[in-house]
Amino acid sequence: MLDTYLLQLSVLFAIALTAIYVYFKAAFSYWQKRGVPSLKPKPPFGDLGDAIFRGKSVRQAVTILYKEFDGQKFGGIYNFASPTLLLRDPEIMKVVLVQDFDKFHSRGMLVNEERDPLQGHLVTLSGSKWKNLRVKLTPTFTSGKMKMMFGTLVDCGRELQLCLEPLAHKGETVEVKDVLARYSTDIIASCAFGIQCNCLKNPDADFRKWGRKILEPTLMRRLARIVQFAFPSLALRLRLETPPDDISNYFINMVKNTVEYRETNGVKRNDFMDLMIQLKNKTLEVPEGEDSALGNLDIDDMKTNAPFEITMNVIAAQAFVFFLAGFETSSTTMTFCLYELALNPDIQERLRAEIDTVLQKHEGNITYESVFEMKYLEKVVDETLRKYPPAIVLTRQCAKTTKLRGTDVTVEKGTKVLIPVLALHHDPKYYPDPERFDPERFSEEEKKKRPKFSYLPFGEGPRICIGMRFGLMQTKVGLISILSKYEVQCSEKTSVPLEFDSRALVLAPTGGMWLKFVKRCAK
Ligand code: HEM
Repeated sequence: MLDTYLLQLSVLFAIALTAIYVYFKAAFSYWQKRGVPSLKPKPPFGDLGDAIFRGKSVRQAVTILYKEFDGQKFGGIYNFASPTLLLRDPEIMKVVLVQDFDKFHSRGMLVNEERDPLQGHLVTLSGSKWKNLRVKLTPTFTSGKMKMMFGTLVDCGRELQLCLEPLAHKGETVEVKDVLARYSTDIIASCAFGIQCNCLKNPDADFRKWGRKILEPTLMRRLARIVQFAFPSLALRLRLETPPDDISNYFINMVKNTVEYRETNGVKRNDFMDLMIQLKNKTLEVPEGEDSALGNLDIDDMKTNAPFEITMNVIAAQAFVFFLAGFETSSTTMTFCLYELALNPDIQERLRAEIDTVLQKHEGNITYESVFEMKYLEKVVDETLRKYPPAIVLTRQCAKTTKLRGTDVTVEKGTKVLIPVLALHHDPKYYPDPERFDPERFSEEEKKKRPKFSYLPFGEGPRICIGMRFGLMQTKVGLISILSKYEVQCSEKTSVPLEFDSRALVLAPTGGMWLKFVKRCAK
């Protein structure tokens, strides 16, 4: 009796193993059948297993895989069993991001905005819902609006100088990433929500607490991101990417209170919230052709083509994503820039000399125009974003089966396409000696030598970062504020070389960034 039972069990086990083997063998032949170079995937993780077991994130895994396809224009990888196309050639990146955008307009993120209202924002949406919102939100970041918000940036820059003063005086080593996150949180809270949150003065202010909580790099978040990348439908069902209820309630209530207060008291501030209120009340008409990159865009997506109402929840979701996308990206850019300046005192000196000269011309004030006069600063920031792009991989999903221009490959609907920005920015083919921090790579002559799509810190095409100008401006004002008053130096606590935190959403140093500030003598 027992023998028969064991025999049956063994047969079942053998059948299950054979079925799994046959399934993965068939799945892993997908790219080979299409003539796309591939590697040696192993069940069940496909090509991601090695990196995941070595404690890397999915995005870091993609960076490693880029090197494996050296000499190829693209490679076919397996995200578990699911075929994913990894691009290496800037010309093909241009096809996906710009020329055939109508087939690659989605990031492949699944959300249920009815159930999780804060998730229905510009980063996650696709199709005509995304297009509709993007057209409406584009006027938030025009140069006219940027000029209006500039005063807030300068005020926050002054607070930043004051915040560093006692730390410099005591000669303390500072965890600079947190200080800079407080600076950019103050800016975004004021410009997007119209709220003075004073995080620089009070590190435990509400806004900063929530910012820390949402982006806290935990092991659970890392696992959630792996599931989200590999099995988006499962992640959606399990609500893995949904912000916890306390965060959702805080943001939704805050936006509701702000909107109601402004409407009741007739408050006008010419900021993001104002624009959203006008869109909600239909007192602002945004012509369809407002953004030339979007006006004629034909997205084949009838299902979501219904008129898109701007409700209180839609406002809250956009404010939430501006907050999320706005503070961490800019503060890590400033963080990495200060790190490189501490390691390269000659570059720091040259930059400071430029800042001093330009500010003198503007009577010691940081003005909107003065920032554009600082050409070396621009190169330093560009080089920082080359070496440390906060978003290390761009993702698109094919919405309609298409033959990829300039290749023989047909990309099927539903296939994910990855653009490994960090790896591209470190490819010696475009950036010789890529670990060297060299702002001169961004001189006009050097830029002309490279293909345009070999530099993608803000993405490209109609889905390029909507806050690019704003992010660059707050990064530059922060750096000018610091460098005009302080010298930045490494200390014994500074990690050289840096390690990157595999649990973080954007590129971030493990254990924070520890630097020393020395006050400059008054001239
Ligand atoms: C140095 C600062 C920043 C960097 C490096 C950065 C980078 C990026 C990147 C790489 C993307 C994806 C683009 C693509 O898929 O092609 C993106 C999208 C986005 N960013 Fe930024 N960003 C920065 C600052 C900001 C700021 C300040 C805001 C808002 C206030 C913002 C809001 C957004 C939004 C809403 C999207 C989604 C756009 C869409 O899908 O239409 N970002 N950003």
